[in-house]
Amino acid sequence: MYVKLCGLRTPADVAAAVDAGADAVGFVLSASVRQVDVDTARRLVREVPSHVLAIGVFSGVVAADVRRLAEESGVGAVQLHGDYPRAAFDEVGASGVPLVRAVALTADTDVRVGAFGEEMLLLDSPQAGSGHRWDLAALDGARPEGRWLLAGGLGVANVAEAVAQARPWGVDVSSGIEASRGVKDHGLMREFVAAARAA
Ligand SMILES: O=C(O)c1ccccc1N[C@@H]1O[C@H](COP(=O)(O)O)[C@@H](O)[C@H]1O
Repeated sequence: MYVKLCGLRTPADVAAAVDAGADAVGFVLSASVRQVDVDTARRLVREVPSHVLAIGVFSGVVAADVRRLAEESGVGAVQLHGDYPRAAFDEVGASGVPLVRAVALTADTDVRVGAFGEEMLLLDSPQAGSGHRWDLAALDGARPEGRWLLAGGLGVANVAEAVAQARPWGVDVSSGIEASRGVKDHGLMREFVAAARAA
């Protein structure tokens, strides 16, 4: 089970995520209570060991700026959240950075992993980073195959049940590992990784 811990803001957050055994960590570089500026992101990325993927998370940022911020921060992958068109994936991906396509599941969603040139698909609630869950029954008949992550309101108490129902390749969490909005709880990070791996 691939586990991404998202919305990290401090070196202590990064150290705790690495200690917990996360496969990937996310730094939000667009408007959010969890936003870090590009200089902070660059410093945090330097703390991430090579076996852990540092992902820059973007929503509502034009592709040219995503590409510049990704290059300046040194992230190892870019997560494009929301309704970015295929052209935006092509523009950002032209730099060679691996992409994560993060969308809410609707009747129109292309659930083929790689359909937009991405390495991973992430299915999330319509309100990214809100801690809101979504109806996993929507996956019936629309379940992706391969490298796809489940997100949206996951936490220590519900990740096992969510994994059993959705059967994702990996999971992603932000709100569910926080003591208060935007402030990570390092104990919850450890418990979440353990619970996801045990699922
Ligand atoms: O976390 C944010 O603030 C955020 C901002 C902009 C785009 C995505 C964001 N977070 C993503 O939301 C999910 C997890 O959310 P939660 O666990 O329900 O809080 C994850 O994909 C984050 O990368």
